[in-house]
Amino acid sequence: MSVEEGRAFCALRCDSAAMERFATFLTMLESENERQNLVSTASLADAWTRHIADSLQLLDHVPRETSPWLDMGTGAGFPGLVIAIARPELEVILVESRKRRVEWLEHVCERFGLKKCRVVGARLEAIESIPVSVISARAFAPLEKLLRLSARFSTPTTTWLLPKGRSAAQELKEQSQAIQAMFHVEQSATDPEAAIIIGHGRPPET
Ligand SMILES: C[S@@+](CC[C@H](N)C(=O)[O-])C[C@H]1O[C@@H](n2cnc3c(N)ncnc32)[C@H](O)[C@@H]1O
Repeated sequence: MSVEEGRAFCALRCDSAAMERFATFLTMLESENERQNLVSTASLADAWTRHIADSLQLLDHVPRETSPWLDMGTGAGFPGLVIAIARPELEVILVESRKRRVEWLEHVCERFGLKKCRVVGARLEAIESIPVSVISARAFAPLEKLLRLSARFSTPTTTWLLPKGRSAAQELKEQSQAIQAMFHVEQSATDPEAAIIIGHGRPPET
């Protein structure tokens, strides 16, 4: 996807006000990336596709008003902060353990007045269980560990959206039959070499 194609992909999924917020966000990200290592420098040139569109595509997999949305290990903001910027009306919870990243996430939420986006600066293991409608995580942990840490936040109707790169199918294949029945793998719309593990419900044995 070219930069223009990436931007067009995003424009199909959010309104013009959100597109303006994303343009500002990318300027802020570039500048903050000089102070702390948020994303690889190489990915900045292609950030509309690699970060914004890659995150926004998750919206295609849930009904429009679905929330609360829990994003684990949000880092610089992907995918959870992007979802909150695109849809400020959704309740989004970002969990991130590194202090400077937490400060960055809080700063962006404040800059755009994202009142329904809550940044939780803690390890996921340490936070109280709350039932959520969507659980997302990109580059957070191998699938087995991810499910072990986060199953307690899920309900029988929770949607799981787990962008996984090339390892998606293999990681899922290594899980129990019950987990394999609950999840499936879909091709990423933004990266031909990546995929998303998608599921519904609460994993067994939790
Ligand atoms: C590889 S980065 C990915 C960041 C972002 N999701 C992305 O795709 O660009 C993983 C992030 O998860 C955070 N993290 C790792 N373990 C965590 C935990 N147990 N609880 C909360 N955050 C954690 C790290 O601090 C880091 O920012």
